[in-house]
Amino acid sequence: MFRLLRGKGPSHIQRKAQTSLRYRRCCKCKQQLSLKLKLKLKLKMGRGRGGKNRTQRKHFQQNRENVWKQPRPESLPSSTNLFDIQNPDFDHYYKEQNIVSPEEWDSFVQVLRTPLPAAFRINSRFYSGPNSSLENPACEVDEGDDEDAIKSLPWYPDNFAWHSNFSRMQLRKNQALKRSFTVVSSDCYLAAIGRATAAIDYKVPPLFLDVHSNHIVLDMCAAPGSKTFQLLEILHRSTKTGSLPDGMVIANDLDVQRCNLLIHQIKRMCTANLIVTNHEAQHFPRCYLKTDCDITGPDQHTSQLLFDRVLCDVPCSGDGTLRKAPDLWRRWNTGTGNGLHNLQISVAMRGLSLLKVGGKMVYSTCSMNPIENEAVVAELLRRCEGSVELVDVSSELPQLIRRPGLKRWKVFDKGNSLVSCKEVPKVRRSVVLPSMFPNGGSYRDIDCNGNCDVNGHSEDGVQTVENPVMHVFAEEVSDFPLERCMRLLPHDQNSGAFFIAVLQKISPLPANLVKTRKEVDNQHVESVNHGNEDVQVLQINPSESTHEEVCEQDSEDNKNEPKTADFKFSPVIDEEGYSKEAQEPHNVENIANVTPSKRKLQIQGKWRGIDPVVFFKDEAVIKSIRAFYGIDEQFPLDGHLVTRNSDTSNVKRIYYISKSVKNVLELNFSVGQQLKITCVGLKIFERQKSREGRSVECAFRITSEGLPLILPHITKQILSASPIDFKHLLQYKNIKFADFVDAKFGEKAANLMPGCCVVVLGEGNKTVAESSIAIVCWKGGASLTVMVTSIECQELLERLLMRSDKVTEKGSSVQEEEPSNNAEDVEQESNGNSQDVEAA
Ligand SMILES: C[S@@+](CC[C@H](N)C(=O)[O-])C[C@H]1O[C@@H](n2cnc3c(N)ncnc32)[C@H](O)[C@@H]1O
Repeated sequence: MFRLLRGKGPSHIQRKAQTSLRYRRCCKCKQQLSLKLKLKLKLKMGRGRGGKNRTQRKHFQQNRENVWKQPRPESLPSSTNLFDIQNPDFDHYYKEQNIVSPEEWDSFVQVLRTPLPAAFRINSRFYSGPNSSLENPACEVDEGDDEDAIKSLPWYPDNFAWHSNFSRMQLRKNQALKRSFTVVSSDCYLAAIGRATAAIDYKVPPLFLDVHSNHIVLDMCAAPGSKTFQLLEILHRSTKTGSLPDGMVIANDLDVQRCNLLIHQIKRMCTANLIVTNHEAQHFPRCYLKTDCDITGPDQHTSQLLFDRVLCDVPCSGDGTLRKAPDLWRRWNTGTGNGLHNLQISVAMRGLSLLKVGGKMVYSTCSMNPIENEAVVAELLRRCEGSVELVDVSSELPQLIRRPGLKRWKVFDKGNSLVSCKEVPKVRRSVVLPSMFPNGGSYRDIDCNGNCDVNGHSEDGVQTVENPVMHVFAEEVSDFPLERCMRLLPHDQNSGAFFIAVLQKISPLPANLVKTRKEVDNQHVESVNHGNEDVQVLQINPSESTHEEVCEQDSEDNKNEPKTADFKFSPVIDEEGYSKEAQEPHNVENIANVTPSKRKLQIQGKWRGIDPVVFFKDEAVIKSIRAFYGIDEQFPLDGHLVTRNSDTSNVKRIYYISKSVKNVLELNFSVGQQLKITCVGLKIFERQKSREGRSVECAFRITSEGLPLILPHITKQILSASPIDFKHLLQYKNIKFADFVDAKFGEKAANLMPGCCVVVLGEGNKTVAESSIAIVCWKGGASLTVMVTSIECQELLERLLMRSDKVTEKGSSVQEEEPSNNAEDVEQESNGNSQDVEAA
């Protein structure tokens, strides 16, 4: 019976679920997962992480492996048996494009069919140790493993990126390797290290952007945020503990869910220099103060939002990630790249128009396809008519092996290869664009003899002449210096594939490319009329937005914060897999009609479903915070605090923003809140009540995220604990004053004002201000309670154990006793989200 079933192949349901799974995994560039498929998948795969669902998933996977297992070609590694890892169309296409020489082809595809080795990068913001100490961790690998098993990447600055010869799967399975990775990690603190990832080459584009700490940077298609993280790291690199860089990053992405992911990832960065927005990048608002566009005026940098640097990491077909996502082999076709070409140009053109003169933009994709790469860059240069230059960066990162961009390529459409736009039948002109060809062109210019194109095709694409004189067109070669573009190929340094071009704006763009605000607004209206979902037209007039409405749906400050994101917002996915704003019931206009309820809806901001950004100006509260924690005057609070709640008497969370972010927010208010801001600043204070109802002098506690920033500036409510007491606090979470090993510490704790306080790890001669490890606590009537989640306590304990020579109770296990949860006094309102805490 069993054999019979297997012989029949996967059941109908299994097949559908498998397809959906593969489909879902590959929609990195926001592609077409239909809502129906997603729902079906959920039903079949179960939800959440519960044991039952996991078991179901395991059985499902086992089934799938049985069903899909095929005889493996000998040359292929064992881990690649799940998916077909070849595609004749792919081979034909890239052989024709000559992306590698014919002699190299075999080694190129062979490497492309192997899993990508694991790699990781160290977060320099939180690692202050000497980079040299990270050298040669490979000596830890035993069992005769290759001594180069784990090594630093020679091209990555400061030894901060590491690469192994093993896939993530192999790492997980091989104990020796796993141990080695852990040793590397422990050297520089777990928190400082990114998860082992499969692709360090994705980290290359920001390295060519030449970002300085005072730069205003736009990351146009930013989610899930790995490059935003890197950009912020560069900005913060040379700033001192407790201070902020002058620059900032605006990280934008169209996809709300992916924006949430980005926000979650970037929490680790503890930055006040970030705004996350949610726009179509090709329509990113200009935030221009004047009615007419005069971008050459002297006040151009203060009256409008222009950027020193733009990262344009566009949505792409992603065939450079085949090693990481082998399921792409099956789905690969020429139409995907062709279909994205126009969007990629639009996004990049918008980036160039938002760039300051003199500024730089990096255009990048994880695709090998020239239609998404060189063709886009050539079209940008064509449209900009000399105002933008392709920068030669061949002398930068010399150890990074790269190849020059292509100067010639073909366009494939429906199996035909075309070398010039003159060959394109009229019926295909809406999909095969002149800009895809090396020399561009225009269909208007090339039409010949009325309705016929040069091949004798009539408008419907049918050949009208029995034996037309076929024109033979020479392969076009681009005149632009496209060799300055960079192609990273997998077999050059055992990586994925990537494309990067660095552009510099050397003068204002030609006038015909600069749209006035009116034109941009009209364009939005048009795009909506054509079914395009540019959300900007959905905005509510500020005048409409100040109504108080009644609804169950509440603001950020009125409900529990989810673990993964700071802002509340229910996205929906449309049939094409594009997320939209949920329009019901979040939408203010619908709200009143939908759910009259007793709960008060806060005053909505300009954007539907998005909490407003409001400067927090309550002087009494600000004063009480400053006085309670003894915050020095060098740490400005006025104008640097924002909330997401216009009901200022009911604010629960306060976010800290840098001066650069403050300037942008002020401009944004002046221009009628054109930016749709999903997240801004660093959560620094949170309202906290005593569980016993005891009154405390300051209603706001310091958050764990905000602690690294404010730590050097607080002079009150701060204590230094011995390593053993610090460790006990993390272990037991709540300790009575009399129970501390160091009785003096217990006394000092008892003398603190009731409410929030900070405990730093006493390290030898270091003063409190110099300490780098600290946690937020709560001083109650008789004890001190840690305000950090269990997981984070555990992580911090592990870090301390790694420094075991400094912790006196060496060898005692973290697990020795379940941390008690007997917090006597503190009422946890927040989810305790924290980074506790190594101040940069
Ligand atoms: C290649 S990924 C970006 C990866 C990201 N830069 C990183 O390093 O983590 C492309 C992103 O573009 C987003 N996207 C797709 N179309 C967009 C558009 N029209 N405007 C803005 N973002 C878009 C997708 O949601 C996706 O997150």
